[in-house]
Amino acid sequence: MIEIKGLYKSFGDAEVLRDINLSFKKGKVNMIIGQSGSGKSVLTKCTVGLLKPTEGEVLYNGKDFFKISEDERREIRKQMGMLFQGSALFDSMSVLENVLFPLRMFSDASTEEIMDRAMFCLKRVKIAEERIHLFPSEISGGMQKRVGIARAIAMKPAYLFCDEPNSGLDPKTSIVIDKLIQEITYEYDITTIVISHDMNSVIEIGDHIHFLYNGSMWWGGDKRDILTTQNKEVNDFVYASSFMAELKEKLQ
Ligand SMILES: Nc1ncnc2c1ncn2[C@@H]1O[C@H](COP(=O)(O)OP(=O)(O)OP(=O)(O)O)[C@@H](O)[C@H]1O
Repeated sequence: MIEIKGLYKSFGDAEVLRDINLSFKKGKVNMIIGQSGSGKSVLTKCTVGLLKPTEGEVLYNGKDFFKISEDERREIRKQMGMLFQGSALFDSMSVLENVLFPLRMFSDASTEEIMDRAMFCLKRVKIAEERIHLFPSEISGGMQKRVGIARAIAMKPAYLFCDEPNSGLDPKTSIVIDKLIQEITYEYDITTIVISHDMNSVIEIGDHIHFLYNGSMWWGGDKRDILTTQNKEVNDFVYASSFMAELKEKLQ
């Protein structure tokens, strides 16, 4: 579990996060949603230690990431898997080499064990063996995301951070990728954190949803609560599209 306590972040005079208190639960898909500029990325960067909060604590199993030793921090970092927006695969490496990369960098296992792990991860995300020698430019956007997920879980992470995992994908492929993230979260008991704008994703896979508004933790709940909450700002976000607004009218 990750807990954020009394977190503030300012850049110069601009306070972009204020008094954030929340927890990201183990074995659940924890979502951070909110309008553009609400502070989702800054909060995530503070959570993974890329940015130091101005005030407050980021606790990994009770230990403040910013107060522990560099060795302890390295151990926590090793347990973080990242799925970046746009997949961020290495173009010059094959699918297999992309998944082998973190294992070769950070694992002490033998060459054979590393290969077995990479093959297991690729199989888990349903990449056929005949595709593993292709390069990212030779596979579809959906497959690139699958490879990104395989790479993110290669080191058996306890924490999985996903930044807009289905940006650029068609609605059907988006659901497949969302479901894959959810299955992996439950199967391996990972604390998964997903940043998203996509209401379909929120409703499909959001176990715990944290809504940020102008740098504050405005609302929290699950995927059922978010459709029925009376919170104005959450409502404006959820029902922003004409499709969702129409659906709401039909349901009333
Ligand atoms: N390094 C920085 N220096 C100064 N201001 C920053 C920096 N990084 C982010 N900000 C500001 O912090 C605020 C929150 O930005 P952030 O990127 O977290 O928003 P977001 O919710 O992730 O937006 P989006 O959905 O568009 O990615 C914005 O006003 C942004 O300009």
